[in-house]
Amino acid sequence: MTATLLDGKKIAAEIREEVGVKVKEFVQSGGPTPCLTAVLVGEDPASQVYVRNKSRACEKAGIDGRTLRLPVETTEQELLDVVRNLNADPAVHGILVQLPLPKDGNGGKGFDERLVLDAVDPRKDVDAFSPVNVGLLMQGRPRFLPCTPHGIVQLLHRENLSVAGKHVVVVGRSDIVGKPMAMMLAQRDGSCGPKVANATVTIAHSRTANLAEICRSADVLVAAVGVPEMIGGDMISDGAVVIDVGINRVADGAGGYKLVGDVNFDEAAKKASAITPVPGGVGPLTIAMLLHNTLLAAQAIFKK
Ligand SMILES: Nc1nc2c(c(=O)[nH]1)N[C@@H](CN(C=O)c1ccc(C(=O)N[C@@H](CCC(=O)O)C(=O)O)cc1)CN2
Repeated sequence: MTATLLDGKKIAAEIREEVGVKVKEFVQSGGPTPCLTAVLVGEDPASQVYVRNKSRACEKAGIDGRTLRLPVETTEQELLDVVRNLNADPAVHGILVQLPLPKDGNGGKGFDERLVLDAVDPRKDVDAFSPVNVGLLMQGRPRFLPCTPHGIVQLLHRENLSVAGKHVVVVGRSDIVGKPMAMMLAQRDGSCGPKVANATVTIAHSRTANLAEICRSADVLVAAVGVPEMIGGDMISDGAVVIDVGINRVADGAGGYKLVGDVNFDEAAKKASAITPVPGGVGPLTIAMLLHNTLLAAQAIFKK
């Protein structure tokens, strides 16, 4: 079997376009220009790229995308103060703290990431990382959907790939992707995205016994484990849909780096019926759904 390529970049462009139209309508109807502020601590090269891309995407969609760049020396207390000031700023509708926070930050002690994320006002938490928003999602009445899993739901929906009654295996149990992804696909009624629901979901991870066997039982395999090319062709059944969330920088053998996913693409593409590439798959959808959430945040705050 030769897999169909699921073009996340193209679908992300469509969604960004749609958000741009809705932003325009919102502003024309008297709403404020939605404003997203990203907080970036330190100089991690990948995070700098992502934050820049977020800001550019905002600009194109008519959203005011701001970035607060803080030096690695910033203390935890200073970072918390920055977040609380953004919470209190009525011009800011969405706040995100770019992850990972630097391990050598906060005077070399590192940050308590949980404490910092919990400080974001849930009404402005466009990443949907706060315990309030995670709880609402668990109960099937989300305020915001987390960006990467929501991007995957949109991709499946727009490619007419139903998960209802199918066995989805999510490899990875992170708070950002694995856990919310599993919850969203298992929802009864599609409350966590457009009609992409009612899957039978298994969460697997790097310590799962018989991982290969479990993966082979998947109709839809979502790889979000953060290990370059860990999922080989022998772990994929014929005709499965493969969604690769991994974005790993590995040496390209010429002194630079290249991006690879958590799935060995060449092997998997011979078995799967459809597969996302890396780059150009799930990554761009994350940013598209962030714009969507920023508009939702502005609309909700404006209504009050
Ligand atoms: N606060 C957050 N931090 C992080 C998140 C997040 O959703 N919120 N996710 C990732 C990073 N991320 C967004 O922040 C992100 C990663 C990758 C892409 C993307 O478009 N990737 C491209 C390749 C880009 C490149 O050249 O590196 C692709 O896959 O095609 C967008 C967003 C961790 N931190």
